Amino acid sequence: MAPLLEVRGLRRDVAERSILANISFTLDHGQILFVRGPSGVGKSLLLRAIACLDHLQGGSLLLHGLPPCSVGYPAWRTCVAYVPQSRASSLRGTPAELYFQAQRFAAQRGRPRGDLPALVGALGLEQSVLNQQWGELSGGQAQRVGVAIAVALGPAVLLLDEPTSACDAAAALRMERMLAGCGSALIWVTHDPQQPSRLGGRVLELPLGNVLELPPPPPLPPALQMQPPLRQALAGADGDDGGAADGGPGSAAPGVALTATLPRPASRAAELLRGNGDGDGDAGDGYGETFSDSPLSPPSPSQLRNVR
Ligand SMILES: Nc1ncnc2c1ncn2[C@@H]1O[C@H](COP(=O)(O)OP(=O)(O)OP(=O)(O)O)[C@@H](O)[C@H]1O
Repeated sequence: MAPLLEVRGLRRDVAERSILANISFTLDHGQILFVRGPSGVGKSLLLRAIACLDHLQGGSLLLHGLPPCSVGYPAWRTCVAYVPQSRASSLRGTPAELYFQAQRFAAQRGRPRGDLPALVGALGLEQSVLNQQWGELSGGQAQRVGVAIAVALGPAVLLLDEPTSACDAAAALRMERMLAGCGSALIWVTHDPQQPSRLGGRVLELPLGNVLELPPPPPLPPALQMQPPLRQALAGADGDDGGAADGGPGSAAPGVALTATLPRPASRAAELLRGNGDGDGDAGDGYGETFSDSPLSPPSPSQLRNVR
């Protein structure tokens, strides 16, 4: 059976400079692959390439054995979601608005959702942050909310660019716990030398592209184990198409009023979860478009074909 994601011989050049060459690995459901390397080595470029936000200069990407052109670029980005380093300062509106905007993209429709307020709570934040302006949030708050939104949208693969860089130690541990249990396969750029050993999995070392297997992590202390509310928040997102499948405002947790006015779908807000671009369109070769979509449960090959 084809792996969930396969990267074969990936090459990225920028301005005629070779940054990444011959990067190969596979990733299956529930696995974590950390990406380490010195600053400027090409970690973000690698994530952007895997998200099909930039062209490759060589190599190939396969999701369930299918290349992006067969999956379709919006569907690819639904399943392989890029969470850049926080750029909340460039965002307008509120996290709730971003979340609802994301669900309006065609490839997102009809997808099961996680419980965003519960996920935000699991990351140690007041749920009211979802209705605050991005500009009013601290860097650490914005980073956690951005990751929670990405998880709630439920990609098969989450591409995380230093997701705890703005978090204090306690917040970073909460984030690690939540991400490790979220059900998505993770490709996780980190500069924290302890993070991989806390979570286990594998490490891709750049620039050489060697993949190292980590020893199993020690069990989490009980205080850090996933508590039932978070389990529920994620369970609401795995599996069938029922329940809160449309992910609309009514899918918010009881007692939490997520409010959003959505005057137009295209917004810089979508950049929090993606790189750049301006719409959910399906024109052209798919590069430069904005948003990713994602099911919380990994899509089957037939689901992938259906969203094309
Ligand atoms: N749009 C661009 N135009 C020109 N050069 C770029 C562009 N994007 C990235 N680069 C260059 O590519 C190299 C890799 O950048 P990248 O952002 O992937 O590094 P990184 O490993 O993620 O670094 P850091 O750990 O500091 O975040 C850097 O030398 C960077 O200057």
